[in-house]
Amino acid sequence: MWRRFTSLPLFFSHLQQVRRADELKICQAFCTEIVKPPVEGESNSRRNIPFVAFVLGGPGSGKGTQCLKIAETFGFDHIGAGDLLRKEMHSDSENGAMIQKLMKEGSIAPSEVTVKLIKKAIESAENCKFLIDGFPRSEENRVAYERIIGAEPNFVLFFDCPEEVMVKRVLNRNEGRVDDNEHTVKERLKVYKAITLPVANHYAKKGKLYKVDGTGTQEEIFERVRPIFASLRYILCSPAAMLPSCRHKLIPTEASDSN
Ligand SMILES: Nc1ncnc2c1ncn2[C@@H]1O[C@H](COP(=O)(O)OP(=O)(O)O)[C@@H](O)[C@H]1O
Ligand SMILES: O=c1ccn([C@@H]2O[C@H](COP(=O)(O)OP(=O)(O)O)[C@@H](O)[C@H]2O)c(=O)[nH]1
Ligand SMILES: [Mg+2]
Repeated sequence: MWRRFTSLPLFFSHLQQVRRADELKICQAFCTEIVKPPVEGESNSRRNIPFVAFVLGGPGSGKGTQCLKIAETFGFDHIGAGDLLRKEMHSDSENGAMIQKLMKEGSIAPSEVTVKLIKKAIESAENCKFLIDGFPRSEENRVAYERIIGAEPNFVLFFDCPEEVMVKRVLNRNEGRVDDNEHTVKERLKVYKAITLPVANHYAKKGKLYKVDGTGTQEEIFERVRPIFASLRYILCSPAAMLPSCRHKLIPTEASDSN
């Protein structure tokens, strides 16, 4: 290979071409899939939608911890589905009591409630790129998201962690959560295995799942996550990428979902 290049500048220009080709491949792989067909007369700008990575894994697998690091390093907005529900629970909302009961049981909140909170968070953000942490937790959640938001996620990050490690972390979390106790964590693990894992498998079949070993120190795990997001930087920084002026440009939904 060295013999093909008579000078260093030529060699580096070849390297640049290779990198450009990789960039394009990544770009294609990560293009947002539009679920709804374009509406006649709808302008292109209205079809611009945000770049979304779902972050999945069992309770205590480290989703929230790693999302903070990704958000800080790569400029994503971190939307914690559980955080949104906890905020709603502590507000005067009519859903507060219902959310508290479901969380305590380790069950999943109604999809419409969670997706509307996520939609509101996306629409009120300045950013175009989001980590949606701890969602979707069920096939029903996934379908509701795709229907209401009108798009699939760009990819899904999945933290793979043994049960005993997750339980230990949850029981040491000490954030005063109603669900961080031995009884609820057992229920949450049952729900996770029966209802959430099939969602991860759905995305694995579509080639959208990035599985990361969730054991070790926070720093060790982040070093496994970093290359995934580093490989996106061409897309996310490129003016030619699929994110031009995507602010608040979610595809309009049916009237019943518009609030
Ligand atoms: N790699 C790690 N090693 C030890 N403790 C961790 C690690 N990552 C996170 N934690 C701690 O474990 C608990 C659960 O982590 P968290 O990020 O909240 O997980 P999740 O959002 O998946 O439930 C938190 O108290 C957090 O500080
Ligand atoms: O999309 C979601 C996300 C969370 N939850 C509820 O909120 C709890 C806590 O979720 P969170 O993501 O904060 O927990 P983690 O997995 O991070 O420990 C879950 O057990 C569910 O009861 C839900 O119903 N739908
Ligand atoms: Mg969390």
